[in-house]
Amino acid sequence: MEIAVVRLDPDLPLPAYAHPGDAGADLLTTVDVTLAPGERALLPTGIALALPHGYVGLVHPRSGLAARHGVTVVNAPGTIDAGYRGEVKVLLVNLDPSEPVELHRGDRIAQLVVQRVETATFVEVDVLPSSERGSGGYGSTGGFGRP
Ligand SMILES: O=c1ccn([C@H]2C[C@H](O)[C@@H](COP(=O)(O)OP(=O)(O)OP(=O)(O)O)O2)c(=O)[nH]1
Ligand SMILES: [Mg+2]
Repeated sequence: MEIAVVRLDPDLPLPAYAHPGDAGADLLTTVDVTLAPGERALLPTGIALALPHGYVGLVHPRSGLAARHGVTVVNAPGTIDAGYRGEVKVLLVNLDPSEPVELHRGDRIAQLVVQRVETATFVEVDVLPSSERGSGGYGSTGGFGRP
C-alpha cells in the first residue's frame, strides 16, 4: 500500500523498512538531544502522513535502544490517527537509572507499524453474554507457571 508523506525536513530520508517484510519502518529524530536518567522528550520526526481511512500508525519502541540504553516510548505504542496531518512525534524516555543517552539528528529512534483498524459501534446492553474467562483477570490464571 502507498501512504502519502510530506517531508517537513527535506534533508532527512523518508521512513524506511530495514529489511523486506519488516513490520516497522524506522522513524528518525530531526534534532540532537541528551536524555538524563528518567528524562523524557517529545521528538520531531520531520514527517507528516495521510494514512488511509481504516488504518492506524503505531509508534513502537526499538528493541535495540531499549536493551542497550533503556530508552523506550512513554505512550507505547503511540497512536497516529488516520486523520492526523501534523508532524509525527515520538515521546521517548530514558529509563536507565544512571546513564544519560545522546541522540543525534538522523538517528532511528522508533518504528512506525501501519495496521488496519476497525471502527466499532458501541451498543449498550443490560447484560453481557457469558464467557469462560468471565471477569477473571490480573493474574487470575496464576504467575510464571513454575511449581
Ligand atoms: O506518539 C504519538 C502519539 C500521537 N501523535 C499524534 C497523532 C495522533 O493522531 C495525535 C493524537 O494522539 P492521541 O490520540 O494519542 O493523544 P490525545 O492525548 O488523545 O490527544 P487528542 O486529544 O489530540 O486526540 O497526536 C504523535 O504524533 N505521536
Ligand atoms: Mg486522542
